[in-house]
Amino acid sequence: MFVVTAKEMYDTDRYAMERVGLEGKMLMENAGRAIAREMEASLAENDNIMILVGKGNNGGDGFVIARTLLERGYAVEVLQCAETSDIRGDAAFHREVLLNMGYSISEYEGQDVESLLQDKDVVIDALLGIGIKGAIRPPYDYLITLINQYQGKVLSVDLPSGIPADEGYEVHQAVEADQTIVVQFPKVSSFLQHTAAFYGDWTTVDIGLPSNVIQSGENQKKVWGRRDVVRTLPSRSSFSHKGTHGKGLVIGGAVAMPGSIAMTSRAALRAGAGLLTIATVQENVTALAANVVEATYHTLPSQHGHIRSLGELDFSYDGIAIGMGMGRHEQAPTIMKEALLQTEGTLLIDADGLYALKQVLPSLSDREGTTVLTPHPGEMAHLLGITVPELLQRPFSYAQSFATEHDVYVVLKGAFTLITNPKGDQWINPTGNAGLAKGGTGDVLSGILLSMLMQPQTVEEALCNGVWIHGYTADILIEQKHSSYDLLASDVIDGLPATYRNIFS
Ligand SMILES: NC(=O)C1=CN([C@@H]2O[C@H](COP(=O)(O)OP(=O)(O)OC[C@H]3O[C@@H](n4cnc5c(N)ncnc54)[C@H](OP(=O)(O)O)[C@@H]3O)[C@@H](O)[C@H]2O)[C@@H](O)CC1
Ligand SMILES: Nc1ncnc2c1ncn2[C@@H]1O[C@H](COP(=O)(O)OP(=O)(O)O)[C@@H](O)[C@H]1O
Ligand SMILES: [K+]
Repeated sequence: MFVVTAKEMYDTDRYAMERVGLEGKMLMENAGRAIAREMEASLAENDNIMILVGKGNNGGDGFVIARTLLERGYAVEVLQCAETSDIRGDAAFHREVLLNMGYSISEYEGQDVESLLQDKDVVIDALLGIGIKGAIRPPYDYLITLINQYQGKVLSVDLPSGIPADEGYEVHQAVEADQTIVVQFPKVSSFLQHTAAFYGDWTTVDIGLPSNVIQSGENQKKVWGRRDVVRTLPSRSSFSHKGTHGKGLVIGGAVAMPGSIAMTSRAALRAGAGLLTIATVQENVTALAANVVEATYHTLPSQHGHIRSLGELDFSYDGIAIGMGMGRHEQAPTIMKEALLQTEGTLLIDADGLYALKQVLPSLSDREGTTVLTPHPGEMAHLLGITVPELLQRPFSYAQSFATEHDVYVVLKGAFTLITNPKGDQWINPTGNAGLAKGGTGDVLSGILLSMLMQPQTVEEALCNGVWIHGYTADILIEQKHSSYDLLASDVIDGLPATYRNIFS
């Protein structure tokens, strides 16, 4: 499923009208009817419905929705919140159709809307869509305040009014919808931390727009779904052997942090790695060996309880993950530089490794092999030299510019983890829940990703599948066994068998 900006949506609209021959009136008819049909699932037969219609095409959709619901027998009052003379084009056309069918439209002229809403069960918000610009002006500011005070159900058309489609905007005022029915493609703002909640539950409706424009655009943004996982996750050959399933190396840990590489390693093995070696400080090996019995060990020279150097480590592995629990000490950048320059295969850098990387960033350009970075927002902001709030305003752009500039894959973790390839294409992961907001879940993700990177799939597929599996496992655990309070990172490792059985069943 494509995810779009306002510009991509308008370009698609223009292409559909000018090149394909689908008229704007027809698209608006499709949108309004499809949205009305979708809304019916949330409506009761006797609901009193108020639809608030704005001056643009979002309002135009509103006129079609009103007509469709009225024809199906619902009690709908239409409040037009703009001067009739300001309503133009397709919206004006559908306003006329509504009137020609014998229905009436009330105009907002400063009347007491709060009282009008009192006997309503549902408010449909068709005030503003993707055309919003700047701070909300009257009367929409007042109407949005009233909608947010209203106790009944609020259903928004395309976007909750006041929320822009794109990233990079501060939101001062917007409708807090219970549900949003999105026209054709989800918009970027439905995945941003500061705007996602305004949408409530959202679903998309197909209005017949072509995807050519988006497909031929420079960069694409897509949601990675279950169907993609089932399509791309490699099944195993009966004649495979442990070497076929990847020989991986995990470098990290310190005396004070033995748990993280234990979790990364156990997760990698559970996720399917054929062979796994752990390279860590000598002090930790005995304890780790009791925990991860399937792995082999390589002891690294240590100093003050952390890795001093990579010593004589052999780098001939299919995949290497470095950084988990490594600590932020003064040898770390030298170790990272050595890993960047000596390893030829796929290198995944996580956690403390990302802090070390920041100090040797230019070495990335001397690397031959594939590099994957898995930062959480704090680590990504540090790499970029910006603040976390700045990053979260524009995660898509920042991840994209970093990935393309440094020729790396970036897995920017969060409620909607964003995967970006070195060309700048992006995938959004929809799985996962707040139970994962707990120490160690990132280490588990690194292990799953290391394993995925060693299986026969593209790097993009490996990363998207790994992130999806990690989140989906947490979702199943929350649904069936745990809660978002008690879930532990190690539960996610133990939950992997059920996920695999489910995917391959
Ligand atoms: N493929 C498609 O794209 C399809 C799109 N469709 C639908 O069309 C919607 C997009 O329609 P749109 O372009 O008319 O924009 P929309 O948001 O309804 O209104 C903009 C108006 O609002 C005003 N306004 C702006 N900012 C404001 C502010 N801060 N405070 C107050 N007012 C503000 C601004 O007024 P002005 O600045 O001109 O005075 C402008 O006139 C889209 O979301 C979807 O629902 C479907 O029907 C079919 C296919
Ligand atoms: N609210 C949330 N919803 C979904 N996933 C989440 C949420 N919070 C955290 N996660 C996921 O949990 C993991 C946390 O990783 P990270 O912050 O590196 O943890 P740690 O460093 O403790 O191992 C990431 O995969 C992230 O996407
Ligand atoms: K709206």
